[in-house]
Amino acid sequence: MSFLELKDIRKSYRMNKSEFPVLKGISLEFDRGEFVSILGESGGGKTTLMNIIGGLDAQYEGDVLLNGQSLRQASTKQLDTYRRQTIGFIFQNFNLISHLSILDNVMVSLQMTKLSRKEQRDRATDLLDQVGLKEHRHKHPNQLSGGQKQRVAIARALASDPDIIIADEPTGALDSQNTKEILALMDDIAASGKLVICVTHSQEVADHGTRIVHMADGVIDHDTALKDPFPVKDGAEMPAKHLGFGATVRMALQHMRYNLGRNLLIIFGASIGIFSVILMLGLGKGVKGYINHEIYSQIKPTAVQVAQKTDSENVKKLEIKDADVQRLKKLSHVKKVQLGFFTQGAQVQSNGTTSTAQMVQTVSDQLLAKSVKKGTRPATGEVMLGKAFAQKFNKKHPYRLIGKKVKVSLTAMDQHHLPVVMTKTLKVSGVSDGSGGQVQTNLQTIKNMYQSKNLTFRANFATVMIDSLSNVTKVQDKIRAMKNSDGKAQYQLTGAGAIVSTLNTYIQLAFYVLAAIAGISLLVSAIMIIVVLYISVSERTKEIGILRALGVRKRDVKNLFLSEAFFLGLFSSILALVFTELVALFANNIANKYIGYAIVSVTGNYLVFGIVVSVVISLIAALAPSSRAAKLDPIEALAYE
Ligand SMILES: Nc1ncnc2c1ncn2[C@@H]1O[C@H](COP(=O)(O)OP(=O)(O)OP(=O)(O)O)[C@@H](O)[C@H]1O
Repeated sequence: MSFLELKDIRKSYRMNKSEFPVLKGISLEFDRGEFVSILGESGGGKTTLMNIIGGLDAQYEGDVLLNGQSLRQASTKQLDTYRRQTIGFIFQNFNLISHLSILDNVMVSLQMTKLSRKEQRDRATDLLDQVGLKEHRHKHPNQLSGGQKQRVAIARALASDPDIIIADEPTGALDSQNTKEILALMDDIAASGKLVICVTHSQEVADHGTRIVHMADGVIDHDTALKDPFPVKDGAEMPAKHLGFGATVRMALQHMRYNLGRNLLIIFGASIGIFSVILMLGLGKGVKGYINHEIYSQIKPTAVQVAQKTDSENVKKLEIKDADVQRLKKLSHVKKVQLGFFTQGAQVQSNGTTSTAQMVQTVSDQLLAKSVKKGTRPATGEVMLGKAFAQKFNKKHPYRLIGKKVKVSLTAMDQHHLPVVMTKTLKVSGVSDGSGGQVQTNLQTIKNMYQSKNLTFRANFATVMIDSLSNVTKVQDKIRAMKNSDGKAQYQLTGAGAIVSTLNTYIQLAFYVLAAIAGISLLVSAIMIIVVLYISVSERTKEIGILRALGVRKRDVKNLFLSEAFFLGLFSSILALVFTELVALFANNIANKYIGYAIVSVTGNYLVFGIVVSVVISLIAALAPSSRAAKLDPIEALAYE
């Protein structure tokens, strides 16, 4: 049984619906230790036959038997393994990968063996030493002469210790001196017990081998033995594996480094999209925080003012009764409920000056201690004036009013709906910043004023104190959801605190919209990555062909492009994070100076979000180009110029 047997191989190419037969029944037997030259006219089908033997072409009739085993039914994966393990290719135009060093070109084949990384490097260095190029191993292919390139290709073909070396016009691009050197190397290969099949036009090359096969018109017309084959040496096979994930990632990084300038530009472009999205999110959070900070510096955030939800001005309908207080108290997280009263228009008279305050309100626990600028909160029989209002009585020294008596007049309606003026002399207990209204008293003082005119006092709001800030929204939502007997909302929230959550929703919404608009630049980044990867696939078509010829699987080719996209996404997002942090630092410095608050609040979550979005978008963008790369036909890819 021969080592390699071709049985009646037939192959036609289909052009414009007509078939052109190229191989018309080729039957040959080869053994190890042979150096077979295939001669024939140009266009006679020699390369076509080599592609079939080399497992690059599975579209033929007949059969190829290796050690008696048919390749006919081999799957794509099995053919990949066959090329990896059994075949070493040497091409006329060398087909080295330009962005890899000489050593790494040889390593591509070795990375598909089970040797350790160190063994791989040692073997690659040894092979380069054998072909006289050890000193040049760190150079790139474009820094070598043609003869040197072909020697690298030979070292690469031998790397995985294959049994068959297929050389397609290996000396076609070389001068006579280099031709001699390459032939000597190929002689050595055959002498080491491998089968060398060499397609050539040169009689000099053909005469060098052990056998000449001549093709004409799609068949073999001469098969001449020149010498005895070299003796076969038995050696252990080098176990093969597919290109590991680590090797794929390394190759992707090597390619990115080779095209550093272009990749840096892409990374910069893509980072702008991520940067704008993270910045908008951070700015949204910062602005929201700032507004809340401003509101809560005026009022206690855990106190919520509740009033009856009605359009009516009827004091009875507006009244907050004991039953309401009990109802509100029952809500979980509610610590305390205080009745309150407010009314519009109060006349305050001091030393002959009368001024009208727009609003009078009772103090509650909602009042922050720091709101009392000077003096104390009003006790019964006392009043506290807002600073601006107090200045109406003493422009320069508003605090001098403290301790003085003022006359306060309020208007109420009696049961006949007639206005009744209630007047009481109250002592000024303190001056506030005005956040609780221009005039503040306590509940008992107001009650006393009503009693003095025999009028019924009705509280018209309640202050609900909540146990912690984190429960405020929860309680607010529950209060809003409470229904009256008609099934309508019973209460409404009033005061500054009531608008906080609505305001927050609007701010949040506004910045989500801004972030979404910024997201358009993300889309542009994604399109840019798609275009760049498509260009990259076109540019690297030949490289893909070479890798496939070396036995790299479709999936590995796909992973190669996906890895590049992954790194583009990762590096873009890292750059974006650096930009964001710098801009945040700058903006917050200025904001701290003017408003005493860091306006850009970039949290760890946003940073992680930025990285994930960037990587995911890049990977999605890479899906189509990388599948296209994986699907390229290796023969067409190799022929790509
Ligand atoms: N993909 C293809 N589609 C159509 N025809 C093809 C294709 N590849 C090769 N051919 C044709 O098949 C014939 C054999 O081509 P092949 O490359 O095998 O010849 P060759 O003997 O290696 O030629 P040369 O010595 O010039 O390299 C040629 O006529 C060529 O035009």
